[in-house]
Amino acid sequence: MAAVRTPVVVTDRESLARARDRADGPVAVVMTMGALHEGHAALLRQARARAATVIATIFVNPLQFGPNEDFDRYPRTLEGDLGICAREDVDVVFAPTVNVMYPNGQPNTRVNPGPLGEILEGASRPGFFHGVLTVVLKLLNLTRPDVVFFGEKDYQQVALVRQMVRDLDLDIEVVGVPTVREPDGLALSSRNRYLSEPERTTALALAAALRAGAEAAPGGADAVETAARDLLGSTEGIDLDYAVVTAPDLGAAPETGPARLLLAAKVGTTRLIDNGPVLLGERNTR
Ligand SMILES: Nc1ncnc2c1ncn2[C@@H]1O[C@H](COP(=O)(O)OP(=O)(O)OP(=O)(O)O)[C@@H](O)[C@H]1O
Ligand SMILES: CC(C)(CO)[C@@H](O)C(=O)[O-]
Ligand code: BAL
Repeated sequence: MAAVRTPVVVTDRESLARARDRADGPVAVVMTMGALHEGHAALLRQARARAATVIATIFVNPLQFGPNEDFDRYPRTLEGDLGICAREDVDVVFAPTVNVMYPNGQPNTRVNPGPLGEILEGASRPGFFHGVLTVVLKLLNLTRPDVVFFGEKDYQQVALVRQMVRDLDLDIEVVGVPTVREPDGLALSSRNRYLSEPERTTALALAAALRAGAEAAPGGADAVETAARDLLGSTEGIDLDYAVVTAPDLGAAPETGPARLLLAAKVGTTRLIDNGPVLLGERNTR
């Protein structure tokens, strides 16, 4: 077995700047909120395969949490996270405090995600993507990567990061990584830790809805949405937020061809999201 190398852990800007100045290029960054799992590990592995230096960031960003959301309760498991980073051969972990990231309190200047940030997750979590893009831009400025990796589990987030990189002329490659799932289909997510055993079983309905949607796809976008909503609506313990078919770039769903089914639902008090590809067929009536 290869020796596990401990990453350099930095918590302040000056130490990060020193570690970054010493880094060999190209530099890859994986941003996380911690409570790391095999989904994060997949991002770290792709980063390792692409770059001489891998930087992971661990920061639970208050700016992207609504007043009634789970900021205080969000799992903080730094020791275990560092074990995963060591296993995945991460070079540098940046784990700042809120005060390090926001020394002047909540920033007045925020990245506006535009209309794409107001639909789906943005409609259910007002201000969410302003908070996400603001911290992503700050972390990009602090870590100065050549390439960044984001998970497709948070499909709209990757689309918005790509949009920001394009719109603001950031010279950074954005790589989307396919969703890592449990063998039974549940998408890995830090918030899965909130689920009781029965709730975890209930949560399998999201993956089942993606399968039902994909099977209904020859009938078109309406048929996909109906199949997913019927399945989720008839599952006890699921409170459906949305089941929506869009184009792969999150524009209006096409008549036929590749599209995306995006889901959000609450299982008990835990809000989960998932998405998957659907191939819309000729029987589309939309
Ligand atoms: N199952 C997964 N497969 C691939 N990437 C993932 C998966 N889960 C999370 N990621 C990615 O890891 C990065 C960090 O995400 P984050 O730390 O918020 O974890 P998370 O599991 O999505 O947490 P939460 O449950 O709070 O949404 C994001 O780019 C996210 O898309
Ligand atoms: C990109 C991110 C680290 C910004 O806080 C977060 O939204 C996440 O973990 O997906
Ligand atoms: N995984 C995206 C971050 C969030 O839900 O707050």
